[in-house]
Amino acid sequence: MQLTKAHATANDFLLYADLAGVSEPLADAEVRRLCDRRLGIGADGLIRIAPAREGDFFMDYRNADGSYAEMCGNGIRAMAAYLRERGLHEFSAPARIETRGGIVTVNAVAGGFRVAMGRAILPAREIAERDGFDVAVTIAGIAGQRPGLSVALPNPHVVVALPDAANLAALPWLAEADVQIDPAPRAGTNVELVVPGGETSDGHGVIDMRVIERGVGETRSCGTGACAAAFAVRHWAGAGAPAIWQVRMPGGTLIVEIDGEDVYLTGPAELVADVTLLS
Ligand SMILES: N[C@@H](CCC[C@H](N)C(=O)O)C(=O)O
Repeated sequence: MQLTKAHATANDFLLYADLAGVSEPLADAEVRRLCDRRLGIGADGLIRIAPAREGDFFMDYRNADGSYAEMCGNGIRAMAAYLRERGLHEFSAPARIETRGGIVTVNAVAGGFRVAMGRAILPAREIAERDGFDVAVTIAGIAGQRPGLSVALPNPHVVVALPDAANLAALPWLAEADVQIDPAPRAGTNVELVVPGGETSDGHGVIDMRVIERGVGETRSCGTGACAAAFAVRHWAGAGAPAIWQVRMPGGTLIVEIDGEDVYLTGPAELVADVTLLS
């Protein structure tokens, strides 16, 4: 089996093309083995590029634990880099990539790719509008519970604000089990810990963020998570809040643009190595 290792702001992936759509889905245990950093190659997720029913290609996304996810904002840019590098899509026109969460459009831009992510949804709209929060979150290393806001994009996220950047930096590297949500989301969730950090001189909002991904644990960056974080912080800030946000994570900075409920994500992606699996 041939795989390509790629990363997008240090969220790393294994990719392979199944353009005829004939390969059997990998067993969860096989995905776990490939993504294991000691027993396999190591990655936060695995992407099978398959034929689409609608659109140019289908993104079949698996988390490192083998679970399926709707889509991946960093992974889709890694997939775009793969498509361009392998001559599968020229990017003179945008790529329309089908995901389990709908069709996403990807354009090549200076320094990376810009992805039209679709609409962000606040699942508990009345509660979100009244209180700004709909869940209580317990995080290892932080006393008590903190309020969180659920955002679907389309995969599930809960965004939690922390008081300051020192607080964020002081936390240990977190596993999924280190974070509890009440009420617990039925299909699990990704969790973003954020510290809003004012505005740049050109009026962009700034957010510092760490993320604990569903099916993985803490990762160095999350594209859908950056979008959910910007959407939640803008929701909390109310009228007059910036439309463009710089979301700074341990793996790098992503740009999120918000136009009503439509969200756009821009950032880099690069291929790292081709790998031949021996067994
Ligand atoms: N890292 C991704 C998100 C991958 C899926 C996520 N763990 C889930 O289960 O929803 C991103 O960059 O968006």
